[in-house]
Order: sequence, then structure tokens, then C-alpha cells
Amino acid sequence: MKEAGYYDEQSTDGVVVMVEPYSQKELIQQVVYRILDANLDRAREGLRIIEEWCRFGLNNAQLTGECKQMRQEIAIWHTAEIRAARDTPGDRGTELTHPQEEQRSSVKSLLQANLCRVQEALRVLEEYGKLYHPNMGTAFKQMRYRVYTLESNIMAYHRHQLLLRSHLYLVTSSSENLLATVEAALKGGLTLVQYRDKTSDDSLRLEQATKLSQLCHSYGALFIVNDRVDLALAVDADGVHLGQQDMPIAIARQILGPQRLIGGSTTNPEEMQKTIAEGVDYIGVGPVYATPTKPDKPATGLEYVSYAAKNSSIPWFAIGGIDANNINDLIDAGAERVAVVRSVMQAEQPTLVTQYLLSQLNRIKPQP
Ligand SMILES: Cc1ncc(COP(=O)(O)OP(=O)(O)O)c(N)n1
Ligand SMILES: Cc1ncsc1CCOP(=O)(O)O
Ligand SMILES: [Mg+2]
Repeated sequence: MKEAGYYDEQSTDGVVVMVEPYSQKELIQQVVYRILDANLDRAREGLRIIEEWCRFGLNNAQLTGECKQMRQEIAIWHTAEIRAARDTPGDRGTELTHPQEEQRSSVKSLLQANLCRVQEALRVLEEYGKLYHPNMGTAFKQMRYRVYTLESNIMAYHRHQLLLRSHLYLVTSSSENLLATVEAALKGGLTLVQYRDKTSDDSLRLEQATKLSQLCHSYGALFIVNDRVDLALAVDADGVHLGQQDMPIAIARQILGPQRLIGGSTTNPEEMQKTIAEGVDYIGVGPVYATPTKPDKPATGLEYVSYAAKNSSIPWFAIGGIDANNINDLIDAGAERVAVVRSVMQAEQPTLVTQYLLSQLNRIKPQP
């Protein structure tokens, strides 16, 4: 880039011509055009990366269409005069990459990085665009808000899809081998984990939940926190599980927003109808069998499982006393999804138990 007041020299037919210096105004305009050019490209590239996941990963025409629409709207602003200001060899910024760009631990982190990149680019376009055209600032401000909504919709859709695909739910118990046991189950194909610890102090809970959240996300699995909305937010969990005596679902939804999952416990048909009406994403059904993990709750029996199979309009997980020996009784009663604590947390080989339970649940044909 030329500095203000610099003289260009051009040679035509051996004659050296002294060119008038660029005016300060023209030079600033060139710089603004280059900033706009780089950020128009950056915003479109980021959107394209997000669009590919919406199309091929999520198979969602509406989200794909929204990305495409924004890319096309951005392209209209990319005029010939802005493109003409491009100076790639002189752009020192092209060599700079962040170490995290070289390594992404999951599709989720890749999407978040690109959503962030698009939002930053749109913010730059909003500010510098005001110097280019009276409508550009407003146009890109509105688009930035559309990208926030897109982010929320993508994350919500991604989580719901994964929830629908999850047939085994591991609820943790206190264990010296907490992380190793959960990781062993993730290796066996587990995609849904709930952190449940009824006795530890908050500093240990925070430490364990932080590690588990990172672990689950690195395996592409959902991570839910039992009882505690604050802890769920603190560790970037995918949601929270609440019982009838826990925080009301409506308040949790207000705090968590629409993009995180909320699960609710139910022990009978009335609780089921009420909890579904409150807007949860899934329910627990049980304890089906009496269990030392939840000693004060009487068993509901398989009857309630059959009732859930016929009446639940949302995904539901049978829970309580379920293991490799009785899983097929649950399946016969209509369960397609189960949640377990002891059978995986206390297993000698959590990977194998996970694989076995999943293999039984995956044999179920989807209902027409
Ligand atoms: C999947 C699932 N279902 C039920 C429960 C039980 O929740 P709650 O009744 O709140 O009891 P606690 O787990 O908090 O003791 C659950 N955690 N998960
Ligand atoms: C948390 C909870 N809620 C209903 S039953 C239950 C515990 C199930 O534990 P286990 O799988 O060890 O019987
Ligand atoms: Mg609870």
C-alpha cells in the first residue's frame, strides 16, 4: 500500500513521468475498499463452510437456504471498485493464522469458529460500510443479527438430531474413575451423557463437569447436567435434566434459551402429560425397577413403559434398574431408549456393556 503523499514514477517510452501524489482522501478510500473487499470475502467463505454442514451434515433445507441467501446478499455489495482495490501480495495478514485454525476438535467447534468469523466480518462491514454507502451499515447490522439467529437455530437443530439418534443415555454416579469410565462408554458408541452428582461440593462438580463436557464434545456426544441450570451454562453443556422437585421447566427455559435441551423426570401418566406440556425436549420414564441409585422412589413397573410407548409425543428414556439381563424385557414393553447408571458406571468393561446395550436397542425397527 502507498503511504499518503508518496510520488509514483512511471516510465513510458523511456520518459520518466512524475505522477501527482495520491490525495489523502483517495488513499483512505483505497484502504477502506481493501477492508471491505477482505471482509466481504471472509463473510461469504465462513457462510459457505456453515452452509455445507447445514446441507450435508444436518440435511436441513431451511438452514441451507438462509446461508445461501445471505451469501448472495453479500455478493451484491462486492462491487467492481471494491474488488479493484485488492492487493493480495501486499497484504501481510494473509500469512497470519491462529494455531486453533490448524486443529479443530469437533464439527461443533469448527461451526462455532466460522460463525464467529462471519459475525466479526459483518461487524467490520457494518462500521467501514458506513464510509462507502449510506445503506451498507444498516444492511450488515441486520445481517449480523440474522447470523446470531442462524447460530441459535443450527445449535438447536444439531442437538435435537443427536438426541433423536441417541438410544442409550448414561447417567453418571460418583466414581474415582469417572472420566475413564465415561470415555470407555463413549468409545463403545455412547452419544448422550448426564453428569449426576448429588453429594460433592460445587468446586469439584465444576471441575468434573468441565472435563466431562469437553470429553463428550470431543467425541461428538451430548452432555447434560442433572439438576443445575447454572452449572450447565458454566460448562457449556447441551442442556439440563430436571425432576418434579427441581427448578420449574419454564424458568429453566428462560435461562437456557431455546437452543439447549431440557429433560424432565416422570413417574406416571399425569406427570408425563404435564411435563411434556411444559416444553421439555425428552422425558425420563421410571424408575421402572426399584434401584439403590434412587432408593426413595417406588418402581413404576413395565406397565408405565408400555403407556409411554403408546402416549409419549417426544423422545423418552426408560430408567431404573436396567441392565444387560433385562434390556430385552424393556424393548418388548415398547422402549426404544434407555438410561442407565450402575450397569455402565460399575461395569468391569464399560465399552463392552455399552456396545451390547446399543446393539440390542439398535435392533428395534423404527415404527411406521
Ligand atoms: C434420564 C433421567 N430420568 C430421570 C432422572 C431423575 O431425575 P430426578 O427425579 O430429578 O432425580 P435426581 O436424578 O435429581 O436424583 C434423571 N436424573 N435422569
Ligand atoms: C436417577 C434415577 N431416576 C430414576 S431411576 C434413577 C437411577 C437409575 O439408576 P440405575 O440404572 O443404577 O438403576
Ligand atoms: Mg433432580
